[in-house]
Amino acid sequence: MLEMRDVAFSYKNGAHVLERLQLQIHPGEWLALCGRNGSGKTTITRLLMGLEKPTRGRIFYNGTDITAQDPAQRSAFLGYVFQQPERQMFRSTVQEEVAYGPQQAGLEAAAVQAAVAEALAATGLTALATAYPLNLNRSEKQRVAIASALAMKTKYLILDEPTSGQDRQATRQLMALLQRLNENGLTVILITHDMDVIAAYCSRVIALGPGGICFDGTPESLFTTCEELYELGLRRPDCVRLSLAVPQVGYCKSMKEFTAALCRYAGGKTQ
Ligand SMILES: Nc1ncnc2c1ncn2[C@@H]1O[C@H](COP(=O)(O)OP(=O)(O)OP(=O)(O)O)[C@@H](O)[C@H]1O
Repeated sequence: MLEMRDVAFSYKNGAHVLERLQLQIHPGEWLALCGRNGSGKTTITRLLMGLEKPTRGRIFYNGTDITAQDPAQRSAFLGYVFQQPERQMFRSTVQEEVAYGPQQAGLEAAAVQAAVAEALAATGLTALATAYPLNLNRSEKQRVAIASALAMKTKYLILDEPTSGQDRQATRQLMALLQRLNENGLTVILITHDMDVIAAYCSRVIALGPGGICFDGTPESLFTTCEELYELGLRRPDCVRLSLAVPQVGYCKSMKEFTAALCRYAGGKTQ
């Protein structure tokens, strides 16, 4: 379990961002972190990564205090995909890029090779092993960053706005990959403004507001019971709005689910 206990944080310029934050992220969860711009989502993930240190409070991994650990130490269990993944790439081929972490961790050459081959296969990048990372499109770069984390046998993966600016097909492919990894035990943490993705894929959502965590629960509960939804800068996805408008179909987490439920309700059948 990844845990923030009583964490407060201010930037050096005095910007006070977090106060007494309590957060537990359990293995196997698929968590969305959302909220208005400036609500502190990136700051929380930078604290988890070790890129910033809390002004007060502690951070734990499986009961061990990791507050003093630097990002390299935490990369043994925590991976990160930047919003612009090219910013985390600096080697000349995909396989060298993915090998960097295991090499830094001191693995022997054969073990590095095996970890890289497994990570590339898991992310569908085997055919791009010798490509120059910066020549790839954004989806492929995201997969390189994911592969780099997988090669480290990461347990938790944080992705910062991975679907912003992506078309529907790229989003669907990325989510299918994350779904597979999540089913195999990877804990996924998405920073996102994408309500459709939250509804369709996440098991838990945390919404940040001016006072810190304003909502912590399931997407269904967020979209159907949270009275502050719009004040938090969030909205109901179309599938939820439509399913609430036709109460007989029940809550639907995607348009596909809504269409199928509507067909059943109307006495039709799905394709
Ligand atoms: N390096 C920094 N120095 C000073 N203040 C910062 C810095 N980074 C962020 N902040 C401030 O901290 C607050 C939280 O920012 P943060 O980036 O964590 O929010 P966010 O929810 O991730 O926003 P966004 O959705 O725009 O990415 C904001 O008021 C922001 O201006």
